[in-house]
Parts: sequence; C-alpha cells; structure tokens
Amino acid sequence: MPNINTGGVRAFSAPGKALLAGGYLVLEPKYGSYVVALSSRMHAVVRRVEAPKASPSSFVVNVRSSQFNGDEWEYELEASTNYQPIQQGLSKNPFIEKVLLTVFNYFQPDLTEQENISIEIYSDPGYHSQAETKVKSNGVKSFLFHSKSIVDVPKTGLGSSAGLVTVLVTAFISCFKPDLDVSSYDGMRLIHNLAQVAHCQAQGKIGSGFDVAAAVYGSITYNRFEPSLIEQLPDTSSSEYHSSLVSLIDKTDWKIKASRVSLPPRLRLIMGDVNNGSETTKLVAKVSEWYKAHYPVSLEIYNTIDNANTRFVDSLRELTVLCDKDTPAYEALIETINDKGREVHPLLQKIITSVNVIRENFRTITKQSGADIEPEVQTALLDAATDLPGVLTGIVPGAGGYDAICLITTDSCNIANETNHDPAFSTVNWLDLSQQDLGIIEEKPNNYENLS
Ligand SMILES: Nc1ncnc2c1ncn2[C@@H]1O[C@H](COP(=O)(O)OP(=O)(O)OP(=O)(O)O)[C@@H](O)[C@H]1O
Ligand SMILES: C[C@@](O)(CCOP(=O)(O)O)CC(=O)O
Repeated sequence: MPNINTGGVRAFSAPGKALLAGGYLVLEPKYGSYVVALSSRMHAVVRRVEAPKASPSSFVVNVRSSQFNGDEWEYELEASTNYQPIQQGLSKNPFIEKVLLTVFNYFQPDLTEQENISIEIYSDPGYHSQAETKVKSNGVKSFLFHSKSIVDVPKTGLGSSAGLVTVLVTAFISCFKPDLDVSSYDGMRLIHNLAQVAHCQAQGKIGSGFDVAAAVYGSITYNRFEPSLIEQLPDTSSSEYHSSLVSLIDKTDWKIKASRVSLPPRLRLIMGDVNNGSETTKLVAKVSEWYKAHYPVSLEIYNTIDNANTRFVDSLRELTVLCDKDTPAYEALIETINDKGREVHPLLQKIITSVNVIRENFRTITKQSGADIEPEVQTALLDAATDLPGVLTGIVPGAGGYDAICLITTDSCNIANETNHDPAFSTVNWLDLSQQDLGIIEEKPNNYENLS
C-alpha cells in the first residue's frame, strides 16, 4: 500500500499479543509457537519540525506520550558519537533510546541536512490498567488519559514495549526511507530486524522475540532466531557497529519462521486480566534451572508439550478448512460449543485434549520447578471457565503466572454476562479485545487530531 502521507506527517500502529502455545519452548529455535495479535494497538504519529535549529549540526528528537500525565522524552543526537542519544531533561525511556541508537546507526543520516523529528505516541486501552482515566475521542479514535506517568501505571502484559519499539522504528524508517511500504515483505523484514535489535538492547536480554514478531507480522506461528545473531554485534560505540548492523539487518538470514494464521471463523479470543503479579524473568530462570536439573526427563516433557502445541495449531487450521468445505456442518459444530450437553465433534475434542496435555505438563513443571506457570488459582479459574457454555478451551498465556487467562469462545458467548454474579470470577477483568490478523499498518494521520 502506498504511504498515507499528509503534509509530511505519517502515522502507524502495531498490535499487542497473546502467546497461546509455545511459552518457554519458543525460547529455542526448534520449537514453534502460536501468537495471536490483539486489537489493542500502539500508535505513532511522526512529523518533521521546521523550527529553526540552535546550530546546523544540532538535531533533536522529541517523543510525547501525552496520555500518561504528559510524559515526554527529548534527545539530541550527533553522528560523531555513533548517534548515542543524549537525554535532555530527567525522563528516561530505554526503549525510545535504543530505537534511536539502532535506526540512526543503520541509516547514518547526515544530521546537518535533517529537520528535527517529533513523534506523538498513543496506546489503546488494553495495555494498561484503566483506573483513574479520562476518555478523549475525536469520533474516529478514543484513548484513555491517565493521571500518572507511564512507569507508574500497571500494565496488563500485552507487550506494550514491543508495540512501542515497532511503531517507533517504523516511524523513523519512514523519515529516512519515504517509500517505506509497511505491507511489503521487504518493509516488514526491515522493521522486524531493526525492532528486534532495539528491543533486546533495551531489555538487556534476548527473549524469544515473539512479541516483536507479532507486532510486525500479526497473528502468526513463530520460530525464533538464534540469540547469537544479536549477541555477536560489536559494542554500539565501536567503529564497526554500523557495518555489522547493516550486515545483520540486510544480509543475514535470521531463519525465523513467521506464517500468518487466523482463528477459525466464529471463534474468538477472550483475555481476562487477573492482576500483574508475575515476573517473567524470574519464571524463565526457574524453568531453565529445572530443565537442566531434570534432563533428559525435562526434554521429554518439552517434546510432549511441543506435540500437543502442534496438534492444537493443526486442529485450528482443520477447523477453518472444514468451515470452507462444509459451512452447515461447521455451524452445527459451533453450536455444540454453545450447548455443552451435545456430543463434541472430534476436531473440537482434539483441541480440548491438546490444551489439556499442555496444561497438565506445565502443572508438572510448576510443581517441580517452583515457577508458578499454572498455579492452583489459575487452574481453578480455567476449569470453571471451560465448563461454561460457549467456551471451547482456555490457557494461561505467555509465561503464565498470576497475570491473565485466555479463553477461546464462540462469537455468541457473552463471557461478562456468564460470569457476572459468579464469585469464582470476581478477580477477573475481561478485556475488550479481539484477535487481529495484521501486524504493523499505516494509519491516516488526521485520525489522531482534535482528541477531546
Ligand atoms: N505508551 C507508551 N509510551 C511510552 N513508553 C511506553 C509506552 N508503553 C510502554 N512503554 C515503555 O515500555 C515499558 C514497559 O515495557 P515492559 O516490557 O515492561 O512491559 P510490556 O511490554 O507491556 O509487558 P510484557 O513484556 O509483560 O508483555 C514502559 O516502562 C515504558 O518504558
Ligand atoms: C516465557 C516466554 O516464552 C514467554 C513470555 O511471554 P509473556 O511476556 O508472558 O507474554 C519468554 C519469551 O518467549 O521471551
């Protein structure tokens, strides 16, 4: 799609994510995962600022996130220091900093010829707790305005930093490569590779990158890149940094697998936010210790989970094929989910049993490792939820823990009504979200004007 450039202003958005299958295993390239892109999106509106510069060589980037009590970050950059962003003022944001460092080192722009850049970030409501917020809308888009800064607002775990890094990388690329087409293979590959580097640098660790991949490619089955690709980069202050980065971004086969998927028709993803009590890094460390201490039984457990993950993904695909081939039979099958008394179709049974195998094995790891992947409270919630009419199956997404549960339901299931008066669900806040196919997209800049 050509760019929707209005008077030099461009806008982009990238989705949040839920990892339905492949938690922990996805850290190894050989294991596949199933990531759903969500309708909660991170947005960036980017413009050149024509204000006169302090000196021809001074170059300023300003990023605002007005929704979070007017948060704002400003940086000065210079080519002579390998574009190390110099923070102006007190506010720190490692994600913005590493995006600047990565994209500017990749393009090596002549800053004396560049006008300053200003970016406004907007984030959809699903990413953060909605307490103490005020809605601002312009009839096209609505955003929640918080009374606190971004670092003080609890997050729901949908991957706000991956979404932020992805839209920011895209916004800066659009400044240096105005023909950027975010729906093209090359455009997405460039955004993906730069965003993975910046995200790993900001986090100070190399995760599987499924969140960045979903922000770029949308709902996908995903196998990760080898972490050594990023580990091998020289220090960012080194004179070889630019050439190594360009070689990694443009000339290296990352061997990731990202194939678009979509939930079968008439099925929906529901996310229930429970609280924000789990720390992924600690969980990952405990599971990795357990894996080493229990080898080779741990390998068998991983392979059992992997088989179940594959069966889960295959049966979702088979459901879509059935819907295309025999719509009346498919409609009847969906009704059996709404009417729990009726006989379960073998394809649905395959989904239910594969998820049960995944859950059972994660409960074993939970017991043996001390990492609360599916703790008892979550087991009780998932068991109660999957008994409800209209609910096909449910799982703890991502690293698990106490954060959230994910359900796959029919499109006629009203989960909020079903659970409204049930004390078993008193801790759950059902998020207003849906599965989305697309990752990064270009938006119309005027859709963000006049929010009030
Ligand atoms: N709207 C925003 N504006 C500016 N910075 C943001 C915004 N949203 C997220 N960030 C940055 O990302 C950080 C949160 O990233 P973090 O990786 O901890 O959470 P997450 O990506 O939402 O969750 P998870 O990784 O558990 O899915 C914030 O502290 C802030 O630096
Ligand atoms: C445990 C892990 O596989 C998934 C973490 O997912 P989340 O941040 O809980 O959505 C770690 C990773 O993939 O980087």
